[in-house]
Amino acid sequence: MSNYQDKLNMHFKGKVAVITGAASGIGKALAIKLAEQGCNLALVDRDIQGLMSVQAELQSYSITCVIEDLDVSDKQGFVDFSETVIAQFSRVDMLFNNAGVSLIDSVENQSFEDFHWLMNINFWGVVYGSHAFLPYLKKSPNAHLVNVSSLFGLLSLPLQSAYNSSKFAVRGFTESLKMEMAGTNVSVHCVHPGGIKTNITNNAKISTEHVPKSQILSDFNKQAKTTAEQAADVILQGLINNKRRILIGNDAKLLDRIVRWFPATYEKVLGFEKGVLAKRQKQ
Ligand SMILES: NC(=O)c1ccc[n+]([C@@H]2O[C@H](COP(=O)([O-])OP(=O)(O)OC[C@H]3O[C@@H](n4cnc5c(N)ncnc54)[C@H](O)[C@@H]3O)[C@@H](O)[C@H]2O)c1
Repeated sequence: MSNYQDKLNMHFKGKVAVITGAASGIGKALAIKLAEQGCNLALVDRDIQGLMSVQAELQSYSITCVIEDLDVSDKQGFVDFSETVIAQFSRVDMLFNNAGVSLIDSVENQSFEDFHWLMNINFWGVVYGSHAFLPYLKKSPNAHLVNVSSLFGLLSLPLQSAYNSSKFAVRGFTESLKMEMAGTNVSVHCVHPGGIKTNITNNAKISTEHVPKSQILSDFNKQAKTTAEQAADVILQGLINNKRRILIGNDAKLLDRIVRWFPATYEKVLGFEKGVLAKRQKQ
């Protein structure tokens, strides 16, 4: 076994991890990687069919895996679920607040209903999960609380105002919590994936007002270079190496630098200075 494999195994074997949004994409890949290391799992999604198929895939591992049909925007549901997890495992060592959705629309066009829907899942879901599980994480000798923000928690793009707002909010919440937990047994990590090949854009609410859905999907498929499995590897490596800010993919690393070099003018560097909607109106 390689040194890295030894480290992975030592870090995760026999632990208990809660993962939200585990029926697909990054959450599912995390579940499989952790099961490979002998980590017990409590998986959450609102897609119960998808969760059941992940649970079936994990049957060959010598671990316990429980699943729960939970919408992360349900505050009381999260509290009840934390009690279920404790009743089942008597401990929790890791929480991955990973569930998320996407909405692509302009500020002027998008409804408040859609904006609230997205914030309730992407932001409040992270807050509710953190609150419900923190008391138990504090009892683990070596706990990790992992919140998935985005590259879009570092920079904004047009037609992403709701998603940007939610992911900047997750980053703000997580960085503050990280400082509150400093010196305790709970390590807090903020994850910023770049484009990852998952179902996120397929499942997105996309307004066809400005850009055809087919173009958005084909742009995403061209730009998303990292697989969900690679993303899960980077996250777990980040936990082992105690990285509090985990960037995934060369796109996230490069754009993070561009934003830090040109904080006030990065839209020029990225070619958005003339306004996407104004340009389209002229076409
Ligand atoms: N794929 C990317 O390019 C990318 C980039 C940056 C950040 N992210 C973030 O990564 C996280 C995982 O997304 P993914 O790319 O794996 O997408 P995905 O669509 O493959 O997986 C997201 C999962 O979350 C679940 N989910 C959605 N709403 C839920 C709710 N209300 N309650 C419970 N579960 C719910 C979905 O059913 C799905 O299984 C998200 O927070 C997303 O914003 C993704």
